Amino acid sequence: MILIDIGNTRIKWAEQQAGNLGKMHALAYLNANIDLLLGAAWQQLSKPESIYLACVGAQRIKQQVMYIAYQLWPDIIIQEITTQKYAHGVRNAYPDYTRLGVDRWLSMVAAYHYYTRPVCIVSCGSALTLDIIDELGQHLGGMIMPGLNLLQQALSKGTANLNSCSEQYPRGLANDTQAAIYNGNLNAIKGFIEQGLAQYKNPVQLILTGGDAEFLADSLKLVAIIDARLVLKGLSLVAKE
Ligand SMILES: Nc1ncnc2c1ncn2[C@@H]1O[C@H](COP(=O)(O)OP(=O)(O)O)[C@@H](O)[C@H]1O
Ligand SMILES: CC(C)(COP(=O)(O)O)[C@@H](O)C(=O)NCCC(=O)O
Repeated sequence: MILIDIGNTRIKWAEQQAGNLGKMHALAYLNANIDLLLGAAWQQLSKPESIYLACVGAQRIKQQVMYIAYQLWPDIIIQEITTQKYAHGVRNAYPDYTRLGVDRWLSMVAAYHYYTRPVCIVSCGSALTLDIIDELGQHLGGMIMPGLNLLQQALSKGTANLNSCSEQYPRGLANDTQAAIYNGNLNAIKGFIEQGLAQYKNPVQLILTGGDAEFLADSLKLVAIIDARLVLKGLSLVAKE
């Protein structure tokens, strides 16, 4: 089986054999030749009996990914997983549960299943999302802000004199523009996480996932579990139903 998570920046996938989820692979697709790169990567895989896919990216990217799979394995069964109201002990807080991103939903299902509860999941991807689930599996809701990369791009797009900042700088008050942007963005993210955690009365287990999880955990000195495969783990649980 292949499990696929299509985000707004990267396509992530892993093979699952005999119930064991393998290593996660990722393709940053925004300026990439998806057909060539994904086709080449998947050619190395043995033919899967099925594919489970979750997508918060554009529909055309999903179609492209499915097309590549059908070209390699014409009779493959591809099952798209969408957000549920309830699964594996977790109850979605959104009144219209379909509106919650499926990546957030699958991360919650996996976090509640594998880690100590209550649990707070912060996904550090294109967007930064934060969700809290209590001891009983009730999703209390969440928050969304631009991810690190989008925060950096926003200033350069909306101002005449600021460029996006790609380097790392010492933390604290800065005396040059790049370091000031860097510190502003990191502090915004720190406040987002602290304020999110403060919404819950008791201590919660913090879990970080997504492409910037390790960098943010290090830079913000967060006491957290980092699990890059959280969405894929949730996909695996839901696929087994
Ligand atoms: N090799 C990489 N290519 C692109 N982005 C990366 C890479 N490594 C880390 N990142 C960071 O990870 C973010 C994407 O994380 P990811 O969790 O895959 O997001 P999404 O689920 O939105 O596609 C990017 O915005 C970027 O800041
Ligand atoms: C918030 C998101 C854009 C995050 O996507 P990502 O950063 O993983 O690409 C995605 O989960 C989404 O489109 N959610 C729908 C809105 C919601 O969850 O409320």
